[in-house]
Amino acid sequence: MNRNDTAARIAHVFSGTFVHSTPRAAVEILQNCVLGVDDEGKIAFIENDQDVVSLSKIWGFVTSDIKQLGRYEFLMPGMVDTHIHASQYSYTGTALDLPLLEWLNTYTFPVEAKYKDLDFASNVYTKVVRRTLKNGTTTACYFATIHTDASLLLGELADKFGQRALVGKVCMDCNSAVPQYKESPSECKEETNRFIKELLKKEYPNVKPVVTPRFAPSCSSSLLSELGEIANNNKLHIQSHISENKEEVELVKTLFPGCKSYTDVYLKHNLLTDRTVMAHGCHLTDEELEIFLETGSAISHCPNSNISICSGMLNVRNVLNHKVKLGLGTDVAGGYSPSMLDAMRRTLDTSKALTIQDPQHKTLCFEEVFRLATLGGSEALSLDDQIGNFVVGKDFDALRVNVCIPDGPIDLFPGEGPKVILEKFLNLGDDRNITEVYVAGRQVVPFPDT
Ligand SMILES: Nc1nc2[nH]cnc2c(=O)[nH]1
Ligand SMILES: [Zn+2]
Repeated sequence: MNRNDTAARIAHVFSGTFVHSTPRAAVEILQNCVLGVDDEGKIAFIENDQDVVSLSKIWGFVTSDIKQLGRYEFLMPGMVDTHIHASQYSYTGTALDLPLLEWLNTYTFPVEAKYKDLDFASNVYTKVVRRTLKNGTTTACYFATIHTDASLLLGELADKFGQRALVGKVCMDCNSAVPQYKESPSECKEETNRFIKELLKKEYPNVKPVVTPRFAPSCSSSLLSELGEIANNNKLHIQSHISENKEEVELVKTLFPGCKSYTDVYLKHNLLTDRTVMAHGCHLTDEELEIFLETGSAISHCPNSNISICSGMLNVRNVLNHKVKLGLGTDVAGGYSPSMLDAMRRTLDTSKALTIQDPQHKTLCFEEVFRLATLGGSEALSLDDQIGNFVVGKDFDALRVNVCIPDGPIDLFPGEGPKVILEKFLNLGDDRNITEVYVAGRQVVPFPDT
């Protein structure tokens, strides 16, 4: 409860129940607590509310400014979507009748080609940022398209609406099915460098570039090497896809015959670092998971997409047993829901399906899935020193949840305590229950214009 003289001033104080994860506890419920946020958006203190008077003197706030949470309200950390294609948002909820490689050629590439048109891009990107923020995604790791200017616009919109984001201009120099949707290798390198330079020049506090080779089948070996070098020279994040479906894994074997596995392709091109997040990984072997552990690379589990386009079922328990970092992703539009609440539910469904197949499988519980959507996501993006839970010094990325809103989706009954209330929210709640969203201390939902 110390405050040094140079400390920032207090911008918000909340009092009530706080729910978050720690490395030791999948769910920790802190009741009768007060949490202070300084004017730099960082958590200044989190203490028992009995100490509120002395806290107010130490930190110089007035107790009448405290935001008191109601009996059926709590604050939780913002959710981290570790894999979402902003550019596919326009057809979310449709086009789920083909397996991955045909799905890409038939639906995805023709739509992504449209982002040359900045008006089209502006409309879709505005909608996806607003929709995900409203649903509690405080951090999103986005794929855009091959178009640099539209990708920069996505960064601008995330900053404008106040979402924390990693934004990737997609890189691909191979596309025989839809040849108009690719770049030449030199264009790809030049445009990636321009994208990184221009996005960093904007100095958005919470929006950064991520180097984004689409996936091995879309990239030549020389492009993959080039991108590995760019990312490592600039200490940037890297994102891609890996071992999503079996046909793709076979294709990669034929395209990269000198590599031992799909993971080896990325390893050999210096794309596996402790700032790498690879989506899916349904068909990775234990040997490949060991490479993930050694390199510090993470997996984004995208269960809605894995089922919707019949890719496979990732055994999350096995990944966690291998101590590989793992977060959850919506993978819009392979996944049909932009909501991280859905990603949590689908994670539980897949885990239960694995238990049906093998009763020895240790099913995930809702507490573990809550951790994956918050702290796990922050670890997967190597942002856990900054976000993921309520720890003094971290940025205040948080959701105010009210499970008891009029005409809402949740009914409560006598005797239900905070753990049951959390479980009901995770299984039954929706954006109506997320009444306020904060990113780095700034209230971003409700939107200023509504
Ligand atoms: N789900 C999914 N997998 C991919 N693999 C390469 N590109 C994509 C994509 O856009 N979506
Ligand atoms: Zn994807």
